[in-house]
Formats: sequence, C-alpha cells, structure tokens
Amino acid sequence: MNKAIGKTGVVSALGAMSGTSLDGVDAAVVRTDGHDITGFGESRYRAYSEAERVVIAAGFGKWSGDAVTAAAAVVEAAHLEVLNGFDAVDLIGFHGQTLAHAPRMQGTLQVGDGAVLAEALGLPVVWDFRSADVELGGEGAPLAPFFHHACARYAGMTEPVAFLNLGGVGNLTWVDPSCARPEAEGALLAFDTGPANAPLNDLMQARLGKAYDEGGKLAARGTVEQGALELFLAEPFFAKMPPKSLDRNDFAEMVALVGELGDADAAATLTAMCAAGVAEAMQHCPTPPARVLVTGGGRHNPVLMQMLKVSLDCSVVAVEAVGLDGDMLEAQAFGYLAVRVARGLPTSCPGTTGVRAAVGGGTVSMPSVRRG
Ligand SMILES: Nc1ncnc2c1ncn2[C@@H]1O[C@H](COP(=O)(O)OP(=O)(O)OP(=O)(O)O)[C@@H](O)[C@H]1O
Ligand SMILES: CC(=O)N[C@H]1[C@@H]2OC[C@@H](O2)[C@@H](O)[C@@H]1O[C@H](C)C(=O)O
Repeated sequence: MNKAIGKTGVVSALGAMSGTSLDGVDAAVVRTDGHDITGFGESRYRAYSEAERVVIAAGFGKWSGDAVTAAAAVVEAAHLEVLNGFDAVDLIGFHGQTLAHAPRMQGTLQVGDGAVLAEALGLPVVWDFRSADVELGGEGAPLAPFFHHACARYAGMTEPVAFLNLGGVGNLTWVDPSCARPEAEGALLAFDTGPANAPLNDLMQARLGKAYDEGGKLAARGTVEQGALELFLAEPFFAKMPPKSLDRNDFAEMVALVGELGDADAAATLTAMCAAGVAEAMQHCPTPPARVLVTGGGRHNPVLMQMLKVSLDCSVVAVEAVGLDGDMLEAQAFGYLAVRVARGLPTSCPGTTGVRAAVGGGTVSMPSVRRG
C-alpha cells in the first residue's frame, strides 16, 4: 500500500496512454477508490508530430539500443507537456509506449521512465503495468478489462456485455457485471482480437501519405477481396484459444496481402479484416452479450462499424451510448489501475491475461518533493 494514497477513500487519478496507433497521448482523470468509479474529470489529447511519430516508430520491435532510447525521450517529453497543469490530482497512471511485445519470449517493453515523470511533475507515478503479469506467465495484455468491469457497474449494467477497443490492435472484454469483483471466476474474459487500425494506417501512410482513412471514405469506395480475407483468417492466431495478445506489427504483412489491389479495394479489405477478427473473437464469449460497446478510434470509422453490425449477432454501439468517453477510456483505465496498484489490488487475472493467479503489476515512483 502506498502511503501517499492511503488505503481507502476516493482519489483523483490522472491516467495517460500512448497507444499502438501512434496518434498521440491521451490523458484523463478518473475518480475512484480502486473498486468503484465515482466520476470522470478533465481530459486532454496531445498529438504526436510527424517527426515524433517517425522517431517512435523506429523503435517498434526493438528491445534496446539507440532507437529505443530516442523513442523513450520523445514519449517522456510529450507526456510531460500534456500532464502538466491538471488540477487536484492525487497520482498518475503512466502506461508509456509499447515498443515490443513478445510475452513468451523477450517479454514486453513500454518506454518512458515513470520515475522521471514523478520527479518532474511532483506526483506519485505508477508505471510498468505489464511486466509482473508476464513474469507470472500472463500475456501482459489486455489490462483495461478490470476497468471495463468497473465501467459496466458504473453504467448500471447487470447483464453480460462486451467492450471492444479498436485502436491499432483490437481487444475484446466480455464482462459479467453481476460479479462484484473483477478477479472472481467467471467475471471477465478478455483477449486481443487481431489487428484493428494499424495495417490500414500503414497502408494509408505508405500509399497516400495520410495517417488514417478518415471516416472510412477510401474503404467505402472499395470492394473487399475475399481471397485475401480468407488468407488472413487462416492465420494461426485465430485458431488459438484465449488468452492471447498481439504486438502492433504482428500482422504488418497484411498490407502485403493487399499489395496488388487498388487503394480503395485494399482499404476496404483491411477494414474487413479487422471486423472479421472481431467476429471470430465473439465465438469465445462465455455467453452472447446483449451488446458490444465499441471504444477507441475505430468507432469513428462508419465503414468499420457497419461491417461489425453486419457480422455480429448482437447490437453494436459506441460506448457513448452508456455515457462513457470512447476517446479517453484507455487513459482513464490506467488512472483506475494506478489506484489499484497503489492500494495493492490485482490488475489482471487468469480470465484477462492467462496469468496463473490474480496479480497487481506496476511500479510506484514517488517524487522527492510533492506538488500541491
Ligand atoms: N474519424 C476517423 N475515421 C476513421 N478512423 C479513425 C478516425 N479517428 C480515429 N480513427 C482511427 O483510430 C486510430 C486511433 O485509435 P486509438 O486512439 O483508439 O488508438 P490507440 O489508443 O493508439 O491504439 P491501441 O488501443 O491499440 O493502443 C487512428 O489511428 C485511426 O486509425
Ligand atoms: C502490449 C500492449 O501494449 N498491448 C495493447 C495493444 O493495444 C490494444 C491491445 O494491444 C491491448 O492488448 C493493449 O492495450 C490495451 C490498452 C490494454 O492493455 O487493455
């Protein structure tokens, strides 16, 4: 237990996330006692510049060396910029930027030093959320599911529901909100669904110099190439039972699968691959959820949302339908998890990462001089 946060009572946690799509840093405040959410606060977004994106992307897939050091410096500087100036915050949950993720081999690497941020911001910083889970045999991801459980209860749900995050990579959380504790057996099943926006973003960058297919406009003009889609679904990842997680670039070769296609058909096919991965994933849900609540940038893509509506046997809506903010959910998640770490509560369990037993990851770094 961390003295600065105490054992009980509601605190304001500022979470920060730099996701695999590399668009920028999200930062948002959540109020919680580590179990229940009592409210949400201010949020901010700080986009990466093209130059920053290039430096971070050069570190993808690397575990050490100059490219990793340079990426870490960019990540830290961008976070310092966005995290400065939030009012009345008790602690920070800093996810950092995943550069490489191979849980059964080298491990998992999120860059950005939480101790540096703690010193500069004058606040306790919780960071390195994934390593402990990996060390205990877990996938180290996804970690948002404990937060999704709290969100479902905050939104007053009682029936099983699924959260679908569509960032660079997709991940699905099936939640039974009637279970009071997220680590209880049967409360959660979570895993990565496959690539979401990352291959499409890569195609847009390589062919058109654009960061993403805004509004799905390019995909809307194309036709899905069924042969490429079948090859995609034949990937061993889809036959694997959960738990399972992905590195951002595990499916980078999908862009080559659509290499012969025109721009619009290639975009339509990569968009369909994301939806098809989710449809495969739904088969693993312990019971069919009444609805899928979509979060992350992919919910802004109407072509992708339409494909999901056609291929899933339940209602598919953006998380805003239950009063949540789909652009900030991951940042809020790491604020929430930070409070759990500081209070010695678990942040993952066998149903979310395949870890042997419920475990709380994370390092707490205290500043030598506390702000405020
Ligand atoms: N208006 C839009 N139209 C189409 N796609 C969009 C739109 N807005 C965002 N996106 C997609 O969503 C992506 C950003 O999603 P998000 O911020 O959820 O990703 P992330 O948090 O970086 O990823 P991850 O969840 O994998 O860590 C963009 O890169 C883009 O592909
Ligand atoms: C290793 C890593 O950073 N994984 C991310 C990534 O982005 C989406 C998906 O793959 C998910 O597993 C995870 O992020 C979310 C926030 C999570 O841990 O729940």
